This record gives sequence, structure tokens and C-alpha cells, in this order.
Amino acid sequence: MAPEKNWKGKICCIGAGYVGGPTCSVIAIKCPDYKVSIVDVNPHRIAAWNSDDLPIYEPGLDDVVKACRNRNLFFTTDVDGAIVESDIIFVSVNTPTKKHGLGSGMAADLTYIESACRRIAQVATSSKIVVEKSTVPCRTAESMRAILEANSRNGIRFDILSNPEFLAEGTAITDLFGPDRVLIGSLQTPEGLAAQKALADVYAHWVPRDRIITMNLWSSELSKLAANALLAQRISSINSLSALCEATGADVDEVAFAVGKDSRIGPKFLKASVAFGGSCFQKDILNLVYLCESLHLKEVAEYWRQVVVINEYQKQRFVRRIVHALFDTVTSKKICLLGFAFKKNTGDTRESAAIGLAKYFMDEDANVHIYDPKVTDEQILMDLSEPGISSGIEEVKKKITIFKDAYSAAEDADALVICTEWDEFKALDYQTIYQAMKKPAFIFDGRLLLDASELRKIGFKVETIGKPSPATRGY
Ligand SMILES: NC(=O)c1ccc[n+]([C@@H]2O[C@H](COP(=O)([O-])OP(=O)(O)OC[C@H]3O[C@@H](n4cnc5c(N)ncnc54)[C@H](O)[C@@H]3O)[C@@H](O)[C@H]2O)c1
Ligand SMILES: O=c1ccn([C@@H]2O[C@H](COP(=O)(O)OP(=O)(O)O[C@H]3O[C@H](CO)[C@@H](O)[C@H](O)[C@H]3O)[C@@H](O)[C@H]2O)c(=O)[nH]1
Repeated sequence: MAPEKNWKGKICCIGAGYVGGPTCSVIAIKCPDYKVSIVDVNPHRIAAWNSDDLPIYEPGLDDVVKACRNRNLFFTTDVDGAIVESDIIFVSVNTPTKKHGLGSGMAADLTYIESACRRIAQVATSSKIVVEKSTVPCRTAESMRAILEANSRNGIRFDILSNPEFLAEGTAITDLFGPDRVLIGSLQTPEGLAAQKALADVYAHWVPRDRIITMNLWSSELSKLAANALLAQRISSINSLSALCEATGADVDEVAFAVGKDSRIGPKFLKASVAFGGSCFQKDILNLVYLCESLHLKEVAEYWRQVVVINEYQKQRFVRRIVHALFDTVTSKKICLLGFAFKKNTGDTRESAAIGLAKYFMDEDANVHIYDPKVTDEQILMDLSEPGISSGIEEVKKKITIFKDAYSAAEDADALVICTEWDEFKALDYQTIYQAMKKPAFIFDGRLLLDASELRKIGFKVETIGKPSPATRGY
């Protein structure tokens, strides 16, 4: 066997998911002098990372992984081996909303964080910097420290850092190559500050120093929850205004443009939609709400809870508008959902608005056609078979048909519903689609993606979120 290269440092990432995979692949490509091992307990996920068919779709990710895999980037199920040899260990495991017990439906489930920490403590034979990469409630680092210190061998130190991740899916690689900021929180002790510097030195391989922000642990942990809460709040704010637009004849795109021109407000994250989805926003706001409630900050909790309440309201409002336009019944009608991912450029469906819409149409015994360019059939069937969504796979198979392209999905349909803003939906030949649909042919645009006036010229009846119907004011 060839002697091991003289690495400047060794990094291990526990959790080969949407965050651990891309984040540590980018560290590997930018820091060729470090050995980076990404580990997971799920052997299928690791096998996929080692194959030509990566387990997640993310533009640019393939190139990054191919450039350094098996050079200084390794994907393995050997969790213990990677822990033992590394100096810096990222904990990038999932922290979903608790499904049962205390705080059920609100609090973050920290089981995976705890098991990762116990493993580190059990097998580590030298001191480690442990980096909290997962999104966690404020003061989780304290619990991590307690678990690590109570279970480790004598003489081993663990310095815990908070280094939350701000990448968005679909743009993960560009976000990681040029982050707005990298946040590193630590205890303000000499050892904590030294650990903070060691991690900052890794990021400094490609991130300008003035974008690497350091602060205390609790500020860093809370900043992640605060950033997601503020981002989601902007979407709920514009979505609440979209209801007002539909009722008054104002156009939500015009309102967003006008208010976004104010440099204090800015134009980003003001796109009205059927609702925000994704694995983070709802989970992290509920986590924040739970934290506030636990600290007896009832008014603060209620304030943030409204962001999620409006998000649910937006989905229900959209469904009501669809059903009303379709002559108050969708039973036995063919409803074609275009898009199933929670946003474009990802195959991720977690908390996707399309799941809630499909549930409603299944409940009403509609025939639901689905097409998404990146989501697998298995994923759609699995999401829709979940308890609370349907009675199981038999019902789903009866009511749902999945298609390989938008044209076949739209054939003979009563209505198209744009659920995800995929670019390819803008480029479809709507004349051909119109001819193949039942009449009147409806399009419900939940993403303000299409040119409604062009579609109306073809003959479609078009209803767009945040824009009044032709029947109401404004036309
Ligand atoms: N998805 C995003 O865009 C995003 C962005 C920023 C932050 N986050 C946060 O990052 C964290 C991870 O999110 P994700 O989307 O990557 O989750 P994920 O579910 O895609 O990946 C987590 C992985 O951790 C593995 N795992 C769990 N426990 C383990 C253990 N003890 N040892 C080894 N592997 C273990 C799981 O098998 C899974 O593959 C969450 O806290 C999330 O809130 C996510
Ligand atoms: O103006 C907008 C912007 C987004 N969305 C929707 O909001 C959801 C979330 O989108 P986005 O934030 O772009 O994707 P995520 O991958 O969920 O990223 C968020 O959640 C991550 C996990 O914590 C953070 O790291 C990111 O900074 C944060 O943007 C999606 O359904 C979008 O369609 C809108 O409806 N209108």
C-alpha cells in the first residue's frame, strides 16, 4: 500500500445529506491539502455518492465530486475510522421536527445529534474540534459538550463550534463557492478562540476573511434560526398581500417590484407563491416558536407562529380558488400538477406545496396527473402514501398517474396546476397542450411563472396567485 499523503489536516463530516455532501465536497475541492471523509450510517446513500448517480440533484455538484473523489474526498460508512483520524468533525445530521413526545410537532428532534456525539466520544483517541453544522435550537452546543465530556477517555478535549449552513437547495454549489458570510461561533475562551481560528483557516482557502464572521456560540446558533425566520416571514408577508391583491385588483408582482425598489426593503424573496416548502423553513420556525414558548415568551412565539399559519392559509386559498373555478367540483376530473419538487433545480420534495395539493385532490376523488423533471416516481409515491396524506399506496396508485413529460401529463386534463417554477414549464408549447385538454381548459399558476395574457389568447382560462381573476376587478 502506498504511504499516506502528508495532509495538512483531516476533516470528517458525519451525515452525507443535502448539507454534508455538498458542503464538504466544496471544502475538499477548495482545500486539496486536507483529507475530507464524508460518512453516513446509510450504506445506500454512501454507495450513491461513490457512483455516477449521486443521491441528490444539485447543479454543479457532479463536477465538484468528480474532481476530488478518491483524491482528497472520500465517502464511507466507516464512521469510527473517520472520527479517529480527523482533527475537525462536522456534525451534519438531520434535525427533523419531533413526531411524538414532549414538543411533538414543534421541537427539533435531536436524537441524531446525540447519537453522533456519543459515537465521537466513544471512539475518539485524540482531541477534536466538533462543529455543529446542523440547524439546532439555541444552546444545543451545551448539551453536545455534556455528552462528549461524560463519555470520553481521560485527557481528550472537545472544542465545540457552531457553524450553521446557509446554502439554499438548487443553488448550493454557487452559494458554497461564494457565501454571503460564513458564521463561526465559539466559547470566548483561549481554547474556543483557537478552535474558531482553525476552522476559519479552512474556509479562508476561498472565502475572503471579512466574510468569515466570528461570535459567541449562542449568537451563532440563534442567527441561523433568525435568518430562516426572517426569510420565511418575507414570503408569508408577500403571500398575505397576494390575497389582498386578488381581492382588490392589484397585481402582486407589481406591488413586490414597487416595494422592492426601496433599498431598505430590497427585491429578493418577495416572489408570491402557492406556499414556501423545503425541509427547513417550517421546521426551523416551529423550533424557534417552541424555544420561545419554553422560555415563556408567549407573544414572541405567537408572532413567529403566524408565518407558518399564513403559509398554510395560502395553500388552502389556492385550492379553494381552483375548486371554485372548476365549477365547485373536482371529483373525477383530471388535474395535472406540473412540478412536485419544493422549488426548481432540486429533486427534493420535503414539505413541497405539491404534496398538500395532491392530498386535497385525492380526497376529492380527482384523477391526479403528475410530472416533475427531477423527482423520481418512487419519491412521489412514497410522499403521497404517508399517513395523513392518503390511506396508503393502494389509494395513491388508484388516484395518481406519474408521467415522463408535461405533454402526456396534460393530455385530456381539465386543469394544469403549476406547483414548481421549473424553467422548462415556461418553454412548453401551450397551443399543443390546449388542443389536447378538455374545454374549458384551465391553468392555475401557483408560481406566477407564465404569461397569462398570451395563454388567454390561446383560449385558456388562467388564474394566477396574487392576480385577480378576469371576473373580478382589474380587467
Ligand atoms: N437541506 C438544506 O438545504 C439545509 C440547509 C442548511 C441547513 N440544513 C440543516 O442541516 C442539517 C442536515 O440537513 P440535510 O438536509 O443534509 O439532512 P439529510 O436528511 O439529507 O442528511 C442527514 C444524513 O445524516 C445521516 N445520519 C443521521 N444520523 C447519523 C449518525 N449518527 N451517523 C452518521 N450519519 C447519520 C442520515 O443517514 C442522513 O443521510 C439539518 O439540521 C438541516 O436543518 C439543511
Ligand atoms: O421569493 C420567494 C423565495 C422562495 N420561495 C419558496 O420558499 C421555499 C424555500 O426556498 P429557498 O429558501 O430558496 O430554499 P431552501 O433550500 O429551503 O433554503 C432555505 O433554507 C435553508 C435551510 O436552512 C437555508 O440554508 C437557506 O439559506 C434558506 O434560503 C421554496 O419553496 C421556494 O419556492 C417563495 O415562495 N418566494
